[in-house]
Amino acid sequence: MNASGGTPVTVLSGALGAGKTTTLDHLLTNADRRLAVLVNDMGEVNIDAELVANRTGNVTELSNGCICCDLRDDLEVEVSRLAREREFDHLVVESSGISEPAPVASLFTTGAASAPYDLDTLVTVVDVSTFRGTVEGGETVETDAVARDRPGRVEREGETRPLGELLVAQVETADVVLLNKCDLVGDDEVDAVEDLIRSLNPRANLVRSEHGRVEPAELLDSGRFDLDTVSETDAWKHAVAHAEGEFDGEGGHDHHDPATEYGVESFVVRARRPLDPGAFADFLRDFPEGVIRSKGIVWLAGEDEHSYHVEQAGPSRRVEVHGRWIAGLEESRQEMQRRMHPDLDWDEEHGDRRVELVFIGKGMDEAEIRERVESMLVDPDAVVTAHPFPTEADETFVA
Ligand SMILES: Nc1nc2c(ncn2[C@@H]2O[C@H](COP(=O)(O)OP(=O)(O)OP(=O)(O)O)[C@@H](O)[C@H]2O)c(=O)[nH]1
Repeated sequence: MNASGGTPVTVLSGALGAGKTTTLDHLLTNADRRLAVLVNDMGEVNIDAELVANRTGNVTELSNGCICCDLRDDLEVEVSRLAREREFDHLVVESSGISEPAPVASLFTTGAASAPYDLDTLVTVVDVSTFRGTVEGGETVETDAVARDRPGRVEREGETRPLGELLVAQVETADVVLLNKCDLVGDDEVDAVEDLIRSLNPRANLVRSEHGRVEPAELLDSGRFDLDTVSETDAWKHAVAHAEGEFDGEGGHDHHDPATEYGVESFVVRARRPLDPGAFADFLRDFPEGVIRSKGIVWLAGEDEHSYHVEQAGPSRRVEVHGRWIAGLEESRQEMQRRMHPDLDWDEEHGDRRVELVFIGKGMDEAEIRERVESMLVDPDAVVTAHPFPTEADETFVA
């Protein structure tokens, strides 16, 4: 609890795959206090929650939607429940990569959760290797024009905005911008990203990081959030107006839904058969177009012990050993694990062995991607000719 009596809150925002979960994981391991964590994923499978749940029991997941719009009520219910339980010192909310920070933050400033909580810091995690390309490149209009354009802007149904605009909104409202993935670019590029971010938001504290490794206090105790200042930004006014269901210029009710607004879609491919490892490696090397972010758990043929974790963010595609399939344990340990995880999606024949891949992107060919994944599925006892994936936890396959 801080001076004003509320439990402090940090909201982590940032583009799809920028490194929010990695940063959260670092906080959970290194913070000097008990954290409660709320993880929001736009897909119907919350892979992020599963990853950080390995670190702590106090992880709540909100899936299949975005907490700044369609899951806002669920967020409100969960933060109120956590406040009643009071078993933590600091709340960290990880928004989905398509959330705007303002509507989430407003829940803690003027909304239902303003009494028990005290918003401390809005953090935006930026991937320095892709930020300028997304904001300045392609279809995106100039950043100044984005800001000028926003307040009176009329958005018609079906019209989508460039993803760069979302990134700008996430940066404009931030108290701290974490310039992450500094290992992927040279100092000149980091300097250029820093200049661009300063021009968008001169008051934010900019912190450079690799793999979200940052002094926890920078994100937990910045004490920088100031409602009067942030509520003057165009991004805040725009997002709060939408969240409150203002009417658009056409006279129709304008639901704020970033997924529709930015044309971002997601779907999940599931299977109860293993993937042929060689074919899957080829798929990762020749990855489908339009996918911005994908992640999941896969069962590889010939590997009945280990589950594999797949991560793709922009051009980077990685596969690591995730853990052990419960179905591969001896019977007594299986039973114990199943009692400990009553929600486990258990198949009579294959147990928890499965393929579960979430694809998030713009203009993806869903039918083709599904077909490609299905064509890689083989029988569990199929003979495997190539297996390029690691079998040790500290090794990574990079496509
Ligand atoms: N090279 C490099 N990779 C990173 C860094 N930080 C995170 N990654 C990798 O980037 C990928 C995405 O990281 P996440 O932390 O899951 O990103 P996220 O922002 O939580 O993603 P969403 O929740 O899907 O939006 C993973 O493969 C991470 O291992 C970094 O500083 N450098």
